[in-house]
Amino acid sequence: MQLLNAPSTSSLTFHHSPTQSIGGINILNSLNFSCQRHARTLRESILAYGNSNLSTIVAKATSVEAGASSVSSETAEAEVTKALSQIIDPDFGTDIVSCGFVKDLHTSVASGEVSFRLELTTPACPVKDMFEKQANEVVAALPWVKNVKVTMSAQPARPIFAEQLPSGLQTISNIVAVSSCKGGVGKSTVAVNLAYTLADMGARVGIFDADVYGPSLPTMVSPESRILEMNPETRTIIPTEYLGVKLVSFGFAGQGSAIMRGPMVSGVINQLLTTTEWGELDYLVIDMPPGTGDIQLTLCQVVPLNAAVIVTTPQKLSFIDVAKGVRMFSKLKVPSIAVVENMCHFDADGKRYYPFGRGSGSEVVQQFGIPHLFDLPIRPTLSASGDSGTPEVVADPQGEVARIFQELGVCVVQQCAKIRQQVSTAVSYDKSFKAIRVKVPHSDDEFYLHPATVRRNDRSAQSVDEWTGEQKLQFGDIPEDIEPEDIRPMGNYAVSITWPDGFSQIAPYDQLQTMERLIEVPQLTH
Ligand SMILES: Nc1ncnc2c1ncn2[C@@H]1O[C@H](COP(=O)(O)OP(=O)(O)OP(=O)(O)O)[C@@H](O)[C@H]1O
Repeated sequence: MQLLNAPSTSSLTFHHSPTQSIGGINILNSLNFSCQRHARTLRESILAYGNSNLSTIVAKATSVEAGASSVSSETAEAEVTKALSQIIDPDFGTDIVSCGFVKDLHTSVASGEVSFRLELTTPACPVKDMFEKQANEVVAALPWVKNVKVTMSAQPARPIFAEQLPSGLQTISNIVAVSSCKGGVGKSTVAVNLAYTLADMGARVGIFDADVYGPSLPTMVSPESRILEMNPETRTIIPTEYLGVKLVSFGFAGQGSAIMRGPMVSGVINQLLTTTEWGELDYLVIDMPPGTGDIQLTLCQVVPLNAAVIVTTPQKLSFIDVAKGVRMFSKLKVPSIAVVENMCHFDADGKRYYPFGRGSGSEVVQQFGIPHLFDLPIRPTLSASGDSGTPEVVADPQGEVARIFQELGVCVVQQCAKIRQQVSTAVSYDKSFKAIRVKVPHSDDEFYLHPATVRRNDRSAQSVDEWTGEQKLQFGDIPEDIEPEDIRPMGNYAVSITWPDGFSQIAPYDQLQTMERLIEVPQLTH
């Protein structure tokens, strides 16, 4: 067998193994390739394709002006597409044509008119103006083009996988948890200001205050209606709203503080969250209850969190708490994308003071490989605005605090887009290769598996006796040339594969990785 479509820079390994059974997983047979891509960094991508290429394109285009009249309408579209494919999305490291952003392309060589729409993943895309400008430039540089009309839009809000979700959550693109392991570190302050920053960036945003014992949202915002209403027909909850952000909190439920035990609290939170008519949201920010206990765990299991932002204070002891939080999210396959070190310093008499010490945030970033750290200073205004019902980023949009939240907002938008892209393209079927390609989200692990191996190693009750562990599905039950019909992501942890016999297999990434790992892979040397 030949290695088709192998990138020249990849180191490929190939193996066709006999039946093996190790560690509870039967590796019946496998075709396996490991492919370590030479990942292009964001900066390299921009340098390689972005700015430098724009000027090259412009130069080239002018030099071929003489040939403009010979352009046919078929080649016109191809030329526009080619020109647009020079623009790289810095978050995905791929061109905007491959990302599928270019829609409704119309060209007319006779009139020199070109129009198209760029449909981005989020209306809060921090580089949307750059895309619009570059798209105008590269297309206008084509010799036959006289007028370019670019319209910008965003994809409708939807989660990566919607089928299994409660209906209330089926129109939310990204759910971001803001979490801390201790109370009083500023988690609600961060959640609320982050939400209003995202809204200011153009996104449709909701906040869910999951702290039943001490809901902070009612103090931090001042909506006209402070009571959640219920739709009597659908028995769903209608969020209240303040400055365009939808809000749900137990504090708006009109029952005051509750005395409830753990499982009851989980039930109330889940009901409040999943039966709310959120409508289309680009981001739902969840202000998590502090800690890493059962309540947090069940919440994380019910809600398909895309990412977590961890809030901490600089004390050394906080490191241990944060580590707990990061581990909890990591176990649930929720990537922690940023750490906010709150109350890290204040300025007085021209000097900067660090009352709680320094360095615990950067230790978290280093130890857990979390890519971003944000320092939030102690500011009396931050506390005052929290109490006054107007978030600081709204009260002082040009201030230092708003600037820090803008950076955090950009980070959240970019990381969520990256995570969605990674998850939705994590597992695919390569027809020419007749192999399932696995690129595990949030890791460099990339490999190919033989479809029959994946199907034969299903661990569900249909294939393996739950009590005895006895293999019910036999090797010969699955044809060697079986091909998957459909592959869909299921949150951050698994994919659902539909086979021609109608069987729907849930394959967690861990399991796919185990299949790959348990096979001896001789290295192919080039
Ligand atoms: N950087 C800051 N500068 C000044 N005051 C702050 C800062 N961050 C938070 N505060 C204030 O500290 C108090 C606690 O903040 P917040 O309610 O956000 O914490 P929390 O972690 O959500 O607490 P809990 O878990 O109890 O809800 C609030 O009064 C808030 O206004």
